[in-house]
Amino acid sequence: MMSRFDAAAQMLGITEEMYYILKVPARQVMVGLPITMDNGSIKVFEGHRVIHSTILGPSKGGIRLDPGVTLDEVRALAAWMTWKCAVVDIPYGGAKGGIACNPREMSAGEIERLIRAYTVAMLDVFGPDRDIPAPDMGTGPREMAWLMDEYSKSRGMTVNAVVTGKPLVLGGSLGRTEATGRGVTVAALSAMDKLRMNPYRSSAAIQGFGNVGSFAAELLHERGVTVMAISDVTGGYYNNRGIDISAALAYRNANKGTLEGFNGAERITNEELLALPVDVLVPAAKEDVITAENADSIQAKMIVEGANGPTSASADDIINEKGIMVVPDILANAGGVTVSYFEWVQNRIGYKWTLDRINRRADRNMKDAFDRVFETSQKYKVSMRLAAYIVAIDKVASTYKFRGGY
Ligand SMILES: NC(=O)C1=CN([C@@H]2O[C@H](COP(=O)(O)OP(=O)(O)OC[C@H]3O[C@@H](n4cnc5c(N)ncnc54)[C@H](O)[C@@H]3O)[C@@H](O)[C@H]2O)C=CC1
Ligand SMILES: O=C(O)CCC(=O)C(=O)O
Repeated sequence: MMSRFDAAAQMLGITEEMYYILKVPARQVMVGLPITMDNGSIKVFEGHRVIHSTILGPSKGGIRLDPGVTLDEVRALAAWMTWKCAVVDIPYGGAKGGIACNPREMSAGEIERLIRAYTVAMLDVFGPDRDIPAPDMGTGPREMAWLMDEYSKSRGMTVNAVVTGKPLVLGGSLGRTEATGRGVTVAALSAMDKLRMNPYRSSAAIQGFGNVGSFAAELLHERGVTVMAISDVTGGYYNNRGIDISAALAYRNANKGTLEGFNGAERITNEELLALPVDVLVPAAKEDVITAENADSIQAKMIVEGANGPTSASADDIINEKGIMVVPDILANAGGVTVSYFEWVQNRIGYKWTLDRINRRADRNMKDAFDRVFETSQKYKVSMRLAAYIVAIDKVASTYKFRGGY
């Protein structure tokens, strides 16, 4: 995060003072969460919430449950949220939360106790006008419902705008579940248009078949792209005639959320998936999967980053030299936070928008952001990634200048 931020800050010529204002997170909270496990033992989990910035509005960002969660990771993800919200022009700052745990090895009851304990520990952090969490890796509507319930109990009233990505009956928004994958699809189609690629004659490989990857696969397939490979934590599945995405979704849903044992495709590794001869590569699982070690093997014409930080900074130069167009994470996966914003707006006005209205607005917002970043990349003669940082840093820095007071 920092090396891309440094390069963009230098191009924009921001002052040293502004550089440090934008670099240092506004607040970081670490909590220890003792939880009674189903077998009666007590286990202590480490949770984090980092508020990177609130200059554009309340901070916004998901909560991740993953064994690899560290404070450093959450700090980078929080800063990315600041830049992401600025790129797509929504009135939020950036934050992220995480708890180091393995949800795949925990019961629903254990996860519920963990989410409730985390919410109680963060009562003075969260708030509909302060800091608004949402789902990320390992969390979804179920966890957001527990969070909303625990927060509401502490306030003595229902406060549904404290969190987004909720189930529909609790004030969730139509379209939020699929919003990130949908935004990835809009970003991919916009980039294909610039490269004069016909979706009906293009192929894709998608790493990760969770919330982001599976909806991206479904929607790209619907738009005519042949999805030749998908994968999850259990490995990759490749079929050069195209994966039957509906069958893969049905299989995953009936198989505890994984693709293990899915047939109709040849087994490959996640590493092999990245090097397939496809037109579009969508890393939509985790960070740092494309590195200086494997970047040279990538054959795709474009990379559309569904995950946050899937490409390590060390790979940027190699990818740029190969002429691969990268639609960076802070742009490509911003469809999720955009519809989260719409959910928050609906909660605050006490009204429900139709799916058609949400999708039209979200698609237009993503397309406008894509065009803004593309024009900036042409103007500064830089990659789409650097251009996205330039757009974001420029917006946040100029807001600071107008507000002053430091
Ligand atoms: N859910 C959302 O709305 C948003 C998510 N993101 C980012 O997208 C990425 C994926 O998030 P979600 O789809 O929500 O998570 P998820 O938990 O729904 O799905 C993650 C997927 O990645 C797979 N996976 C995990 N470890 C893997 C590995 N080592 N190799 C290959 N696949 C692996 C899992 O099996 C699963 O299919 C994360 O980087 C997240 O921060 C970004 C913006 C919004
Ligand atoms: O929907 C949101 O508020 C945030 C989603 C998120 O964590 C992300 O975009 O990385």
